[in-house]
Amino acid sequence: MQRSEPAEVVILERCDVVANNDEDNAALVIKFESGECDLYLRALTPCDCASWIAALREADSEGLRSRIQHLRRLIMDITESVEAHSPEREGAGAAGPVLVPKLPKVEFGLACRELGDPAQERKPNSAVQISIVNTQEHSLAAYSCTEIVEGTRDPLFLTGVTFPQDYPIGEDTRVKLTVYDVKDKSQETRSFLGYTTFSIGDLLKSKEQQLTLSLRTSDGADTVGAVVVSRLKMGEIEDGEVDHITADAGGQKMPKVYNKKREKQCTLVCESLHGTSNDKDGSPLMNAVFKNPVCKVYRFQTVDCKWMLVREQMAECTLSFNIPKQLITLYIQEDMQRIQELKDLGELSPHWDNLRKEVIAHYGQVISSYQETLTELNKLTGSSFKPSCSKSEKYLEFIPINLHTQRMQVTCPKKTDACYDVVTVGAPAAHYQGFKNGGLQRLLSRFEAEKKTFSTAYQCIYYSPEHTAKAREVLSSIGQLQPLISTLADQLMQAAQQRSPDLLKGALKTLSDKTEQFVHALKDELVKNALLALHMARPGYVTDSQPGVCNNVQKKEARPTEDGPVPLTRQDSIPHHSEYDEEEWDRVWANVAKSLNCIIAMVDRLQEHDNNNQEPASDQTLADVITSHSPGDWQEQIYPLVVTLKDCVTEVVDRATKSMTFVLLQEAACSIPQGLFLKQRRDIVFSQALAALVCGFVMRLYAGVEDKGFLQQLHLVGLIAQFESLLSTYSEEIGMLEDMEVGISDLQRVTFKITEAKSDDPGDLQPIVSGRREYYRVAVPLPHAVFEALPEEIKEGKPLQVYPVLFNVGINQQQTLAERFGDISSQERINQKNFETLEGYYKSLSDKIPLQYLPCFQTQTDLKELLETLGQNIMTKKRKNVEILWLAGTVCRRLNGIRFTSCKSAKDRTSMSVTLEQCALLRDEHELNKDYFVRALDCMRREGCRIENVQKNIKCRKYAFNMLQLMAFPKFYRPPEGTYGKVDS
Ligand SMILES: O=P(O)(O)O[C@H]1[C@H](O)[C@@H](O)[C@H](O)[C@H](O)[C@@H]1OP(=O)(O)O
Repeated sequence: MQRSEPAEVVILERCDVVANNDEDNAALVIKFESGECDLYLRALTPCDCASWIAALREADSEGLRSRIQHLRRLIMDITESVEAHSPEREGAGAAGPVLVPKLPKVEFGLACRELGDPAQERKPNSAVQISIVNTQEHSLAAYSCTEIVEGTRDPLFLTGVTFPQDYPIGEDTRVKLTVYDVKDKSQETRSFLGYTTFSIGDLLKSKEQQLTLSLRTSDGADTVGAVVVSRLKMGEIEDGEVDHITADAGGQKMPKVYNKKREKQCTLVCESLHGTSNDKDGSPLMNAVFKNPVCKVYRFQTVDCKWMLVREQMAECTLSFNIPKQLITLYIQEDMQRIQELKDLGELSPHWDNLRKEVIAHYGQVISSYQETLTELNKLTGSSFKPSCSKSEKYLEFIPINLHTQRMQVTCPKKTDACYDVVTVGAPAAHYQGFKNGGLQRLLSRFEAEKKTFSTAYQCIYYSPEHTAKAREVLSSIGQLQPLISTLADQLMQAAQQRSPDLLKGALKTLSDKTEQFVHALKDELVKNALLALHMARPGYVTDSQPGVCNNVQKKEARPTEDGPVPLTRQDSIPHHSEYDEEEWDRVWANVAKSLNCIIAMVDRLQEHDNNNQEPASDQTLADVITSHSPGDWQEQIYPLVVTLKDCVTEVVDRATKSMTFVLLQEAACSIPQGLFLKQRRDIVFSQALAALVCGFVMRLYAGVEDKGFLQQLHLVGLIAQFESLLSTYSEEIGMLEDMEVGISDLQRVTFKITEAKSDDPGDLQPIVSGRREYYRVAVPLPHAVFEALPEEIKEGKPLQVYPVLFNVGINQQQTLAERFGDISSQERINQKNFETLEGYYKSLSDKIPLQYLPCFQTQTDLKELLETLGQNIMTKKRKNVEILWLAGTVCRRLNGIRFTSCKSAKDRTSMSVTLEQCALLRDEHELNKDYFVRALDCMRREGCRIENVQKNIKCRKYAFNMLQLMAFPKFYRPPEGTYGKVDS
């Protein structure tokens, strides 16, 4: 018996028993295959069998009573076993058992009959408000609402009712249904028609899984029709059972189906196409990072008049805050290290020393501002998302706006379940800093141009962004490789101590490989040239020009060349050999090579000697052994050589660190203050983008951990992360787009790695970020059992690549202005550039993996063709060409990628896009009846997860659009009447 799981009794046909016990939370779960509700028996002590049985007796379930004798025996067995394995614990027995009936998933649909007064000619436009009655406090909590069905006394609502996994409902939960007549949708004038109540238990126990309840007037005196509540399982509409009623829905003439008789219930065994048991609601993995789910359910008709069930689930993600907090901590550490490196540069001439002080002071300010932010963030508890109205809050600037995951799960007759995920997030942008001068893309290129002038003024060498990136990369390589070489050298010594030729050979191989990598990373012209420049910045270095005084000739000569920055090359500026030995740098490298060669030679000799000792020696070799120095203790022989290698490596590291720090000092000095502000802006935008990416990656990974093809794709090629953006290329939103462009592109600096979690505790399943600005690694822990089943390459920690791509099409009235009077070149450039990346990804994927491994879709058009059409659409000058977004989204899904949708707040336009994408998937992949397309869209927009998203953000259930704005929107992006208006957002 294991002690980690709750005890469980599963009663199936053959009465299988699974019984485990957790000392802190002993429990029994009793499941009936017959479909009766599960019983979840929880006890603080595992030993009170009598109380358990008493509690079971009280349980109001017929099936349970008939099995009680059997249960008694099982529970006795379990209890004995539990007692035999469980140590006495303090307070045992004090709390006694708690019997909590665990309900099956409760989902129901609603329809009404004979609504209103038949004498009246006007047929009502009805909607049902669903509320939960708190019987103890005699209060009501509004829970959800159906869509409005117009012009009929017998409406059948497509929007049903469902409850999230942890929602506290039980059999005795009472539900109130209030039916309204909505006279004018735009004004939301509604009048009360009638109400009724029922308990969840009544519904579950009803033989037909359906209740027909009379609707009463407010005084309860009269009946004004009936409500039919039916449990939503998979449903097929039987032939001849369907009445077609034509009604005006959503402003369109639509054939509408009202099924007078009960739908035939046929429960399907649902397998998930993309999902696994690990990404189901309530699994430890999902619970670890996804919080506060909002769930909705709908039934829509397929082309052959069958019902499909569609579930929407939207959740917050703890990574919204967790990733930015980790990143800020890393930023602080990196900047602190940079300060230390600057201090370690040693003595500098007054000119350079002053610049260094300035740069250190600036880094100090940034560090303390980041520390303050971190302190504020650490104070926050509770919600896991930043609402749109907080987008300009200074202390929340690293947090992505309104980050949510959204999953649509589709259950169709005779088909496997399918899940479609998307992450919705506000465009990563620096709202607090504002967009007056544009966003990162513009600011950075403008700054690069200005930097050349600044560098002259500060007597610095101009280093291109590639060179400063190289400098950072060298520093980062030093940070990784020096400790690694040191550890490998120690391992070599251990192998020598054990006198193990195999170990020795293996250790030497890795040491040589890493040393070679070290040479490759650090032996660079940039380092060599910067060493000379540093020498010239030392006190006492004499040139024609005085430090701090601008020398025109120097400026002219100090231009960068193709091979890298050229330090001052004027004859007078070149130091004499007595002052600076240019060959010294080559000598330190030569020493590294020599010391490694000595080790290799020594290892060879030791092994040779060992071989000779084992084989009968020929005269020749015997003579050699006699004349050669006896190897004696291997470790003793190798030790001095290893010390020398480490010293030589340290010597190189010391010089390279100083040289690269000096490059960065020059860059920082001529960047103050603008460059450093830009660095902060980039930090902020990247933090938001990274949080979204990690959220999407985790969601995709959880869904794919059992999909061999996906896992192979993941480690062989990597994943596409496709960002759809609806920003306008006009006014402030251009700035947002310019920020977003850089933020998304910076995600190329990120790789993922899968690790084995210490335990299944949520705390141990949180992704961990490491690295520095030029390169971040995100470790995603998976529970032992899941990790074990992964391909070896992933288990070994192979870096997993992501390919971020961004496609933007502005859709609102601002975009109309941009198209007429402004400039849409940034959108065109972004789409073209990212299309090339997407194409490149497709090419390398098809080179490495047979494309039949990719998920199967109904839409037969092949990927190549889809890509070509996308390319053509990007080239074509067409206004608000949202087809670009649809095609890019489709290609991404077909490529197993991660989908993101963004606008400024991910609240209004994003909601329109996500719901449209969902309905298009239902149409293209699940044979949604075309007459239901607009109704489905309206249901999702009116009462689905996205209107809840609006509510969560601005505490109001209205999309922030007005009529005029909407006229500028592409047709399918307009929400239904009554769901939008002027709001305080
Ligand atoms: O979620 P968004 O589409 O970025 O919200 C916009 C909305 O589109 C626009 O009509 C409205 O005027 C507001 O600007 C919304 O942005 P908020 O950031 O204010 O929610």
